[in-house]
Amino acid sequence: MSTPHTIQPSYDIVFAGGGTAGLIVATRLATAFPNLRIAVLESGPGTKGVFEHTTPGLYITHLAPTSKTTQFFFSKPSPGIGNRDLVFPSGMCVGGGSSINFMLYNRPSASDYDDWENKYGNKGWGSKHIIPLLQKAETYDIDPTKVNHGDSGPLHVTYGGDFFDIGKQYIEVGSKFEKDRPQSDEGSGFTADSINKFFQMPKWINKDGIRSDVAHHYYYNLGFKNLDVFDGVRVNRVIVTNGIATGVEYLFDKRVHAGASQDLKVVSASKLVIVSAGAMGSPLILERSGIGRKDILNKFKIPVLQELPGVGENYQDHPAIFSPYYADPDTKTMDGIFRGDVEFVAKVTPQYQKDRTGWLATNGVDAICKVRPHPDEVAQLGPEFKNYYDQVLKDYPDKPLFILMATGGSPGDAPAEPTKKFICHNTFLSYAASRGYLHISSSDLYANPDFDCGFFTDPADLATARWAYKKAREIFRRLPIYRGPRLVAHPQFAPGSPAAWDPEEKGPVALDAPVFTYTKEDDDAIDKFTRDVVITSWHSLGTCAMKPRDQNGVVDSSLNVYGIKNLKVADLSIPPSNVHSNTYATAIAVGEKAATIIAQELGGKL
Ligand SMILES: Cc1cc2nc3c(=O)[nH]c(=O)nc-3n(C[C@H](O)[C@H](O)[C@H](O)COP(=O)(O)OP(=O)(O)OC[C@H]3O[C@@H](n4cnc5c(N)ncnc54)[C@H](O)[C@@H]3O)c2cc1C
Repeated sequence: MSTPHTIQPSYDIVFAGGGTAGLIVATRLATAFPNLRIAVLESGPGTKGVFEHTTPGLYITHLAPTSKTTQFFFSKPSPGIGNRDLVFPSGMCVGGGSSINFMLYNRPSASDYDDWENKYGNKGWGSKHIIPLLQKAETYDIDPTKVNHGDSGPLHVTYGGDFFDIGKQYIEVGSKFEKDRPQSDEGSGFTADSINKFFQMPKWINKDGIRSDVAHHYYYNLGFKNLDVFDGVRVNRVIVTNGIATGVEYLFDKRVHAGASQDLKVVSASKLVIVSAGAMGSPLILERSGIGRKDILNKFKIPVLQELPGVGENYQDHPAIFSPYYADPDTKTMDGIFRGDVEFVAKVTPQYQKDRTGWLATNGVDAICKVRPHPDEVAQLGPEFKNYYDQVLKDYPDKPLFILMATGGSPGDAPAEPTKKFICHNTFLSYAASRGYLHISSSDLYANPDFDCGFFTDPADLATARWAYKKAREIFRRLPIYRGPRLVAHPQFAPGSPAAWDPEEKGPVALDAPVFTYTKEDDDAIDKFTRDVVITSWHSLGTCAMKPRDQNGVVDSSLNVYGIKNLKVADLSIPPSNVHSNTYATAIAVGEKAATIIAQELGGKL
């Protein structure tokens, strides 16, 4: 049996998980406190210089079923997801999600973080505290002087190395077709000015066409003497002695180190254990440690060290719906890469090697609008939506209802019709009302959890998805490159219904062409389609929520697990409520904030 790493018996701080937030905390602390000895145990492989991680255009390769850099979780079948076993991929490598994600740069509303502070009592987590931390983390190469952006942080933001037709046309046509939704050069400014605007999508891609991930920009680029990051090391549980976390139990992950012993070993932490295994990993580690819902721990005969019924509850994501259309054959799209066409990749590689532009220097998602219904549109969403609107959106003008993005290419459809080009609208719900849960299902460390994503258990969410589909479809059929819908991947309207596609529609309609109208049956067809095709946005969060203990909170506002000393959680399991946007920015915010809190507790500062 091989022993992949020699891990010292004891460190000052031990991290369970070396993903986005965890690596930020570890590296910030290692820099500020050179005498602190830190170990990060990461279950996935290392990523240093690996072409598939650093090259933006290859992001889709991490979602291949054979991928070793992604962990695939499955939600159990339920009516809300068309009774399917739905897959939820999650980063599993040094750098976590930051090293495999789609690199879309999208930041939340100020009110999202203010909710954490004001509604859940987390002093220091409001937007006025968090925005400066996000500025510190980024260099906004697009225009570093822009308000609320950063000019010297480790992570870089550009528009990527290309701008496909789909992006240009979506911004142009969308802003003309939609009433009071103009073009803008800012969509992530945190304020209401970023809402209901069509804008070019920034990306976490450096000027030299390299992915801006945490692994290469916080860790691999700085030679640390006091920080050991061990790949392929999976944490089973936190060891708690007399109410104090004293270390963790781990084994070598067999998916990374095939043939390694599966015996459990222990590493001690003299000051702190930080669980940073992400929204899908952290609640499972806490439960295996005896921290969580009593009935679940009892079921697996795990001694209850701390009863915290919120562990694994409050699961949230942004349910996403992708709808493909055919594009003019001359359109530049990512389909060749999405299909895994080796010849196509070989053909486009020289351009990337030459000047870091083209297909490999982008992700193909080039335009976006964060849609919020105007007051005169609210009634269009129907009666199920009214309460939701009053509670979630009405008083927060900086909150959108959903995100409408446009992609050159369709990952799900390109393999099915290899001779075609696609454009695709991807919609995700910003604040889905539905909630899910995730708990241990077995004592097997590698087992899929008992996971229910909860999508579309609340009718307000279906109303949102329905309205979003109707809007997106009208914009797309007006784009000059549009060549008709890929019908099998759209709602199945009854022939002759007012919403049915004209089979002869193989090209764009006029800007002022009549819009579709919908019967109750048409709306039902959209709802069925929504349930049948919804997927994750890969934005899981909320499963160890930072809330008061009597509201099912798991950690306090200093990220301490209630009732246990020297144990914190720092990752996207801690948000008590959702943010409207893609979640990399918020994972960075959690990492930077956690580092600040811990540095203060250690008697220093960053
Ligand atoms: C496919 C995909 C595409 C995405 N696209 C975008 C995008 O375009 N833009 C955007 O803003 N956001 C995107 N995101 C979301 C964003 O990347 C994540 O929300 C963010 O990275 C989560 O950070 P985290 O620190 O909470 O967890 P992670 O970064 O997932 O880190 C958790 C780490 O813990 C490790 N771990 C888990 N269990 C254990 C264990 N038992 N022992 C040891 N280690 C463990 C995991 O392997 C992982 O590396 C995407 C995510 C994915 C998965």
